[in-house]
Amino acid sequence: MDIFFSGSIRGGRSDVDVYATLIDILERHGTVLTEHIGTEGVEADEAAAGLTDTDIYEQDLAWLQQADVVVAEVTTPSLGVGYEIGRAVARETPVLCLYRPGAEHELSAMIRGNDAVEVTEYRTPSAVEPVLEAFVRRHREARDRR
Ligand SMILES: O=c1[nH]c(=O)n([C@H]2C[C@H](O)[C@@H](COP(=O)(O)O)O2)cc1CO
Repeated sequence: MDIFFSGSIRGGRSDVDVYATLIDILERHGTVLTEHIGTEGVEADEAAAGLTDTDIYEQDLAWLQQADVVVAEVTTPSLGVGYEIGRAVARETPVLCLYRPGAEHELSAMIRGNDAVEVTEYRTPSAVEPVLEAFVRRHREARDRR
């Protein structure tokens, strides 16, 4: 299963360690196309590789098209994450959003109020592993039946 992991970059990097742990967990259940989101120096790495914002946008859209499922960590609000979720919903790609309650920002109604998006509240990455595993397995089985 190809998994598009989505997490804040320019929206703020305070959850980067959480993203890295979630990506490690997801790698046990499929292929994460966007491992770079859990890397501390992602923007410096992209700049060193000579990537423009257009390159980044086009690469991300290509990965989104390839993805069987999207897992988005939405505790830190991010324009890019919201955009990726909207594009995934439009393509009917299954989306699971992970949100830690008690955060500075309440989760957007555009996410929590959207029936096409699953939202799971959690406290620690290890506590949410069974949810991630079940989400990927359910959609793998659905894909294999098609
Ligand atoms: O440098 C980047 N690389 C990259 O892959 N993205 C994508 C992946 C993330 O899921 C999302 C983050 O958006 P934002 O930067 O608006 O927080 O956008 C976003 C940026 C910067 O906007």
